[in-house]
Amino acid sequence: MIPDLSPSDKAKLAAAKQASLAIETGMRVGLGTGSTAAWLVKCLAARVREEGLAIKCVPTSTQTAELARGLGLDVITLDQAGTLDVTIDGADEFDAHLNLIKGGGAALLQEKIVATASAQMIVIADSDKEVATLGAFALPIEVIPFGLESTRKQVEEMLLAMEVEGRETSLRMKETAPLVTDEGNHILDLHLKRIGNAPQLAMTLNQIPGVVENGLFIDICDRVIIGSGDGKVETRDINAGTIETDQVDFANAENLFGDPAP
Ligand SMILES: O=C(CO)[C@H](O)[C@H](O)COP(=O)(O)O
Repeated sequence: MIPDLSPSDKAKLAAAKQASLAIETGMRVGLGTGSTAAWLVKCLAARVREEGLAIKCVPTSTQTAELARGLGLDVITLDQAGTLDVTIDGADEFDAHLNLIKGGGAALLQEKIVATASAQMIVIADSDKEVATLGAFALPIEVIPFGLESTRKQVEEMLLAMEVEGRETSLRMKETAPLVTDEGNHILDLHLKRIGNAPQLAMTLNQIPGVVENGLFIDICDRVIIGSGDGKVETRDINAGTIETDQVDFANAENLFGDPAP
């Protein structure tokens, strides 16, 4: 029994636990950021403690690094790891092609660097994250502080020519100041409603000099694991073209308790 857990947290835990079972001793694993990824970190830490799983982990944010270290995971840098066997991360949206919007937790830059340095990327999510067309979730882009307003203007001008429905932008704030990412940059959220051509938008945004990276993950994710509150999980593999279902056992989940959200 796992009391005091919302259906949404159970769904995240189910996806995270299923993903954690794909990890074997000797692997170098990229750890995503966010509330779903935090469950993954807890599941991996439990396997390390209970089964002696020996892995090296590369976190995608200060937040995840602190959580992973605190739970006893062996944390190394991406440069120490070189390449990774797999990265497991959450997402804000995914579509039928497993293209993603990420960056709701402002960690999109490290997340994309780590995911693209991995042989495989697995996204863990609940079914609310699935969309027919990307764009209802505001698309985050990481921009350097220098010339911020000029960059913003260039982004807005560029959006006029793109296949999107909305064109508003907002600077993400933390309390009363612009949010500062782990790399010392800011986040502009693009309220696009519907992105017609996500690959083209991703490429075009990155041509603006002040834009460091955008939250569209195109052709990066290999597999999505969708969790439900009752422990059911569905795994979709875009390369194999397979869909598998399974049931996660929440037994012994008590030792994962604590604050799941970073
Ligand atoms: O991209 C991210 C952080 O930058 C997260 O993976 C995304 O925001 C999903 O977070 P959560 O699992 O809390 O819903």
